[in-house]
This record gives sequence, C-alpha cells and structure tokens, in this order.
Amino acid sequence: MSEALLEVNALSMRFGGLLAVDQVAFSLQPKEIFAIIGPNGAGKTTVFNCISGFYQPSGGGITLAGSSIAGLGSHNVARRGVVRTFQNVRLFKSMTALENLLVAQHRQARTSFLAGLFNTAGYRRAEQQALDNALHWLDYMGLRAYANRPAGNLAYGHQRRLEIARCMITKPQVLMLDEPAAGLNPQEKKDLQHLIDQLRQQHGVAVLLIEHDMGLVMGVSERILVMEYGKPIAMGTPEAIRHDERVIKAYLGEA
Ligand SMILES: Nc1ncnc2c1ncn2[C@@H]1O[C@H](COP(=O)(O)OP(=O)(O)OP(=O)(O)O)[C@@H](O)[C@H]1O
Repeated sequence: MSEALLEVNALSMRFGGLLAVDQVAFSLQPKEIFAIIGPNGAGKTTVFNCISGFYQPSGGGITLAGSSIAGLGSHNVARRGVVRTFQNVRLFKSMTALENLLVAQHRQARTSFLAGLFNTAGYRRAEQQALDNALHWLDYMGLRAYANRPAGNLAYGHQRRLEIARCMITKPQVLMLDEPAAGLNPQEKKDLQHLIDQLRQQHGVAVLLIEHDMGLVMGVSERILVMEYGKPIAMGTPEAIRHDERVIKAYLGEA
C-alpha cells in the first residue's frame, strides 16, 4: 500500500461528559474513496469536524502527508487541501452560482488588496483565471445555465453539486462529503456516485464520505469504517462490512 495521505490516530472528542468520538483511527490513501458509516449519533460528523479544523480534538492526532493538521482551524486546514461539504448545504444563498465559485477562489488566493486597488496586470490575469475556472466547474457540474441565478433559488440537487464545485475549485487533496445524497432523488444519487468516481479519476482527489444511503456507500467506497457510540467497530471492504456481524447487529439493533 502507498503512503497514507491522511492519518487519523486515536482520535477522541469529548463534549462535557459525553465521549462523542473514542479512539477512532484510520488512514486515507491517495485517490481512495473511504466511507464512514454508523447509526445516528455515532460520532461521524464529529470526526469530520475534527479533521476539517472546526473542532480541536480532545485527544489523538491527525496528519496530512505526514504533517499535523489537528487544531489548525478550518481555514488553515482548507488551505492545506482538505475541504468539506456540510449535511445542510452551506452556500452564499443570495449570491449567484458563479459568484459562489469566485468567492471560493478569492478566499484561497489571499489576493493583495493593493494589487486590486491599482488593478495591476497580474491582478486582472488572476481575475480572468478565476472566472475561467468558475465557468469550467459550472460546465463540469451541468450548472452553466444557472450561472447567474442566486444559489438559494437552485434546485436542491443543484445546490449540492454547486457546493462540491466550490470545494473542487480550490484543487483539494482530500474532499470530505457529509451526507451528500441526503435529499436527492434516485437519478441524482446515481449521478452523484458517478461524479464522485469521476472526481477521483480526473482530479486525483481522495474522498472521505459520510453517508446513510447504503447503495451509494457500497457502490462507490473502497473501504468503510463503521462507528457506533463514538467507537470504531469495523473497517474493511464493502463486501467484508456487509457480512460483519457487529455491523449487522448495530444496524438491526437500531430498527
Ligand atoms: N457541539 C456539540 N456539543 C455537544 N454534543 C455534541 C456536539 N456535536 C455532537 N454532539 C453529540 O455527539 C454525538 C455524536 O454526534 P455526531 O453528530 O457526530 O453523530 P453522527 O454520527 O454524525 O450522527 P448523524 O448520522 O445523525 O449525523 C451525539 O450524541 C451528539 O449529540
């Protein structure tokens, strides 16, 4: 196996008396599609919040290509190439689809205020590049026709695709998707599965996925980590996970 891109070691997160994440460990290989599943409240989103810098973990380590990113804060983690979507889509709803993609690049580029003020040639070139990138990603996601619509007015499935485009336009190494299939119809779910695979193939991104839709998880993931009550209870290929007794019990126990 090649060297891990992202390593999570003995990760723990405590909220008062609740140990929401307890000794979670896994690694993500370059270009791997890896899913975290588990019943409601298992701690999946909390793991995401720790990795993406929204929470400072109570314990354990998180490294990206060998360097620690634990506790760096969400902006710094994103700048290092680990970006995410949210369970409830978070876009700038009153800005257009195109503007959402331009803002994502500005935040990343830290464009100089003075260069903008004096409208230097370099600044204009960067602006044109940002516009070209944004239009490219709107095309890629089948959203070009909606470029000038406020993001909040787009159909839900389109908002989800725009949110993924907003991540991808920053050229991440790791794309983290938190329940990307929630609220999508069956055709949109199929398209999403194809999209995730395509992003990995064409853009070399590794994907970390939280998802309740087992069809999508089993169809797209190479490996799956199963959590229950904050703890990892199984990890393996979709085939192994499907037949794991603890996993079956965790899910049947929920019904
Ligand atoms: N900021 C917080 N403060 C206190 N408790 C929290 C906080 N965030 C999450 N929790 C608790 O931690 C536990 C794990 O929550 P988390 O959202 O990570 O689970 P999940 O596996 O993502 O669930 P779901 O599938 O429902 O999204 C839950 O008991 C939750 O109530």
